[in-house]
Amino acid sequence: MKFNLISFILDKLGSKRNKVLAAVIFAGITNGMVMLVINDVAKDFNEINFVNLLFFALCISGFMYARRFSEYNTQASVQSAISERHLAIIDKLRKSSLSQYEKIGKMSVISNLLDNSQIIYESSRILVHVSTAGVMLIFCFGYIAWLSTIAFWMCAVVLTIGIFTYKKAQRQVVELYHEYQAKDAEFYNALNHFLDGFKELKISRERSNDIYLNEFTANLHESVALKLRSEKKVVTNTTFIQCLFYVLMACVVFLLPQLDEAEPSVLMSITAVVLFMSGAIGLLVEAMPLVMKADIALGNLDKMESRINQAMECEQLNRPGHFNDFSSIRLSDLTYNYLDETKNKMFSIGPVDLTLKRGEIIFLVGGNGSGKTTLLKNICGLYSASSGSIHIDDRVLQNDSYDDFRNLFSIVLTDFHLFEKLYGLKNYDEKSINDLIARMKIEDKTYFKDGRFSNLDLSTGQRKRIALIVSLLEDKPIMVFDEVAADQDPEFREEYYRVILPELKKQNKTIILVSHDDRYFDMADTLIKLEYGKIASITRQDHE
Ligand SMILES: Nc1ncnc2c1ncn2[C@@H]1O[C@H](COP(=O)(O)OP(=O)(O)OP(=O)(O)O)[C@@H](O)[C@H]1O
Repeated sequence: MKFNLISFILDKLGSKRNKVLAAVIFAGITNGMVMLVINDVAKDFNEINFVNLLFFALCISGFMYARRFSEYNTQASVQSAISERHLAIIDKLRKSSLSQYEKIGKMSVISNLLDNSQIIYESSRILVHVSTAGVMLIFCFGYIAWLSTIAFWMCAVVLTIGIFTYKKAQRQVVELYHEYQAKDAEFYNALNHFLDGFKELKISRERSNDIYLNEFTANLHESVALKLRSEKKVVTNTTFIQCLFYVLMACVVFLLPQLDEAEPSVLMSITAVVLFMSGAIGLLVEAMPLVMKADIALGNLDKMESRINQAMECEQLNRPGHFNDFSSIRLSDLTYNYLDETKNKMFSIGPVDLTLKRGEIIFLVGGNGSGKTTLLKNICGLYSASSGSIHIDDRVLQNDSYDDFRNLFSIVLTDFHLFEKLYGLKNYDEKSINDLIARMKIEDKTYFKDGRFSNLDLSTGQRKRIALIVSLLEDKPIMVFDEVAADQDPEFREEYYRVILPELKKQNKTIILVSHDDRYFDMADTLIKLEYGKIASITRQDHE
């Protein structure tokens, strides 16, 4: 087992590390000294020893202060480290490529960030207690060694056996815990489908029963069985340690008097010390599984972060100001492959050779699955090409300028998302947004006030109109619309194809859209037909 948690906490404590370590050691020693005082007082109960009383009070106060200091500072450092790590992961994620993000998956990010962080936070507090108890135990061993060498060796032998056996058994627990976590990931996956497909489940009792019985119930039974097996091992381990401790007690009480010729009062003191140690040993035994889980949680976070790092490597950031405008964008021999886990091609587009000019309307048409959306994602730099190149005027798009290139576009894809606020937009006035809402004929459904739309619980077609408004507000040189007219009534389709698109063209926008509305194909300056991922035809239509 790697002690990830300990090194994580020591690292995060930063400049406070030495003070916190000193406080933990101080708390452990003062805790042990309390036992010394009690032992001394136990020699004579007849009169109050005020020196001992004062010493006792000092030890307790010192212990409380040091423990509070170490616990608070550790918690504060770990909490802020976890928050920073969350921010760092989110920051890296937003800089990752879309294709890699799609592979990592939403639920994996959510479960990693929430579950693992909670375990780490909880365990860090326990670890401070455990460390204090550990110091106290060392102090007690020192005291036992001072009282009787034989007693010390007894403790050392019993403890060594305990540690080795415990560590060996713990390895099996870790393996089981990993299996349990894999099952848990399956559960999260099913939960993702359950939440996203709530309507589909609600409408079909068979589907709902199937997922409930064969995914959730079966999955949970298996994961509970794994957890119970791992808990059983943990309980066996902890019981073993407790037993070992009683063996030590038996050795001290029965064997030590036969081997050591020390005074009965000394033997009594040793017995008292061993009894005093039992609380700390109990704490250690209870805390070890939690610390193990925190070690695994930190490993999980590291794994996810390194996957995100790899995703970032595919996407080198960021040289702002590279592309502000363009006259033409040319795709040259561009291909893109969807690969499965074993790097086999699942679907490919290209090679594509295509020139898109400033101020033209381009229609991408073709059957379902012909690759229109995939080509769109390549055109606007959401996917980076598997081979070939994109030329912006006479410059070739390089890896480090994708971020800048994407900034030329505003997009409404079929799986678009509406944000509650107009993030990234500053200079807008509410009246012009409400005018656009009226123009889209949804003024009786929503309005824009105080930086947000009053209502986004709208029909699919209405939500698309809001997405279109946001896209217009972004005012980018290239606008990408993936089947925006689908789900719209004939009146709005007419407005979209015959009025809005020509207006945008007049503003010198380049519009690239996917359409199945052949009634309006005449509106395209360039009509590109895709078949099986390849361009089947390019038709230029003159509108002069
Ligand atoms: N993330 C993905 N991983 C693997 N294959 C994918 C992925 N997304 C799409 N595909 C596959 O790529 C092919 C093209 O999909 P795409 O969405 O580009 O087609 P489309 O022409 O836009 O279809 P539609 O008109 O139905 O929207 C499909 O066969 C699809 O199964």
